[in-house]
Amino acid sequence: MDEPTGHGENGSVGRGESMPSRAVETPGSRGSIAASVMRRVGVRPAWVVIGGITLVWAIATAFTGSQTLPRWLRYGPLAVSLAVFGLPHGAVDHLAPARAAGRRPTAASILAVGVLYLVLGSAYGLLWWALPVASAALFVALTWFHWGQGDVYALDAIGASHLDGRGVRVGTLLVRGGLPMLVPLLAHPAEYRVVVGAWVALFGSELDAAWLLSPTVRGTLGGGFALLTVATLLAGRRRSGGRVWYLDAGETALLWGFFLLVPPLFAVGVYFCVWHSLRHIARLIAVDPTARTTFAERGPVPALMRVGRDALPLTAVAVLLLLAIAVAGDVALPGGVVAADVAVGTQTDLRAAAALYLVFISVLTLPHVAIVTWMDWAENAGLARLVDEQ
Ligand SMILES: CC1=C(/C=C/C(C)=C/C=C/C(C)=C/C=O)C(C)(C)CCC1
Ligand SMILES: [Fe+2]
Repeated sequence: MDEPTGHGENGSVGRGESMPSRAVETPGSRGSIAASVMRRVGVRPAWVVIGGITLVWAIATAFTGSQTLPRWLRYGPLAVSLAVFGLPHGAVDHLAPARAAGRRPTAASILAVGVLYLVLGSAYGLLWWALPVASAALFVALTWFHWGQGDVYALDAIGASHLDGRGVRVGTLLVRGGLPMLVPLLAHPAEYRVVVGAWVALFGSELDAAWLLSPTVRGTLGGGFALLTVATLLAGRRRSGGRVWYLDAGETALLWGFFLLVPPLFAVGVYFCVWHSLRHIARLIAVDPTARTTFAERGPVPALMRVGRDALPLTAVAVLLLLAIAVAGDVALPGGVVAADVAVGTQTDLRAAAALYLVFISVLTLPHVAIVTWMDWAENAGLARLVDEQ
């Protein structure tokens, strides 16, 4: 199908075009549709799911006193993310950068993304073999940045006016990324350690992170992060305490509660699907002229289907690649615990399977973050907006 380009469209925001630094908000423009997509696809469903789970969990634990989830439920969201929103949100990376710049993807632009994935992905894969513990730390740091970057983009898209200063913008990125990456450590250190330990165990290493789990270190980290949260929100309010500021403060409080209360593997899995990925998918709808028109004319579900169609081929390739690695890894990995044991389905084996999936995601995440950072630059969004202000 012939795809219209974003060029010349009302409110198109590609960097190469003569645009002011913010999208023009006329009815039906890319900016106003982007805001509506972000609210209906990125924000509302996330609130319903994360808010609902937090509430149900708080009530259930208060009544039963039990803090544990059945195993199938603990690993459930991660398994779902293989096909729904999670893995697919990155499987449009071959088309998204060109669209973010207001251009139609070409063979050359798709090839460039492929080469980037090959180079950065294999470099990170090798790093896991050479330095597993440092690679694990890098993965958490990278996700911290990337999930923070995604939330800053979403807040901008719905019209935030309190994120214009350098301190508030960088602070918001650090707070939003730290909620899923740091807060689980504060309340659930043992599970955190087991999850990260399983990543490095795939490469025959052991995680010696007792210091990180000590109450003093966690207390200091938690106190510091709580201070950063409050200081960033107050600084934002001083700039502009409009409706989006209230949404920002509400989301921050909700996520603090969610990650403090809900067991980490389940919580991070749910967040990955319905928070981070859906917000990125809302962005994908907004930058694709066809999906944008579909959304404006027929609503969110057909627009989601359009992105799903774009994501399908590379999601399938990624899942097949993961399966191939699992099967080969059973022979090659020092632990030797992956594929055959998954079939048996014991606790350790599910843990190893989840670890393999997360390490696989990490390898895809490095090029994915490069692409999204480039998209931020092309759309004059995220931290790139600060560079422009200099
Ligand atoms: C599961 C889990 C963790 C880390 C998950 C990570 C790092 C996921 C990254 C996913 C990405 C980057 C997806 C793509 O956007 C923690 C917090 C270490 C401990 C608690 C459970
Ligand atoms: Fe992402």
